[in-house]
Amino acid sequence: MIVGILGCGAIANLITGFVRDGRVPVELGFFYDRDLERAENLASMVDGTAVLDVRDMLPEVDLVVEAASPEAVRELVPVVLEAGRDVVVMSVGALMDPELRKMLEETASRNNATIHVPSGAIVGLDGLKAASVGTIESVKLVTRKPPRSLGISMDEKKVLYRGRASEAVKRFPLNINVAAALSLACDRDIEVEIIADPAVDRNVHEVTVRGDFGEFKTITENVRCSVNPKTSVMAAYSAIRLLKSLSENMHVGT
Ligand SMILES: NC(=O)C1=CN([C@@H]2O[C@H](COP(=O)(O)OP(=O)(O)OC[C@H]3O[C@@H](n4cnc5c(N)ncnc54)[C@H](O)[C@@H]3O)[C@@H](O)[C@H]2O)C=CC1
Ligand SMILES: O=C([O-])CC(=O)C(=O)O
Repeated sequence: MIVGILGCGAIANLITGFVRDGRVPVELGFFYDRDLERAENLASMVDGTAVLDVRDMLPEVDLVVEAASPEAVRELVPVVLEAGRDVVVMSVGALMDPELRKMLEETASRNNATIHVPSGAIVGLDGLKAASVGTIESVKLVTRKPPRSLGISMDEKKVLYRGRASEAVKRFPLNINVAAALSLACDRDIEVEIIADPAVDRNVHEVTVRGDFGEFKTITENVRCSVNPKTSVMAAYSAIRLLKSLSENMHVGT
């Protein structure tokens, strides 16, 4: 499988390192970033090609990994799907816009392409998807991050947001992909709390789900990427694992 990268930041860096080390059975052929130097840096790690426009890679690739921004999901992912190429979307928050999601799903269906959304920086999506076959009573996410991960500075712990995922995504677009993935997995606008906490040095996500299956709680204490502390290493690992899964004949987990 030949893969192209759209957005050459923290997540793309980790993916490229794994491919370079022979730990993912895909060929990373093409790199696009609006900052050409970033694309060239990653391309040089795997003997790939940096392109000036995402369209330039489409005739050559089977799949594009979007690891850029919600704006890239709106503007460039439709172009990729229109060319019949599969996409891995990391900027999941963008998919909370129902009109955009519908348009992308229709474009994918029309062009026989697939949109993959990895579990990202949390654990528990497998259980949530299974639970949603029955009746779900409540889904709550509490995200606790060092202020720096939220792009602010403060000395005291503070609840920045309490409300629904659809609203959180508008106020914290680069920090709430996890809430979006949970909402999409169970098709409901989940409860979200975002806390800036100077006492933690990890991105911590607590998910509590109640339903007719019983109850589960997951806590993920994520190490942050050195390139971008807003982003957890686990998010990149989930994309790497998904790329491996796509070349396997047995799929484990929902
Ligand atoms: N699904 C999840 O659980 C997670 C998702 N994310 C999301 O994944 C995305 C990537 O994260 P990182 O690698 O940490 O970001 P980053 O900020 O380190 O890198 C993003 C790169 O994409 C480029 N870029 C952004 N918009 C672009 C556009 N429209 N066209 C071309 N290039 C563009 C930037 O120049 C930058 O080099 C972000 O949207 C982030 O919010 C991050 C963490 C967890
Ligand atoms: O922990 C992370 O990597 C980022 C995060 O909270 C999100 O995007 O929802």
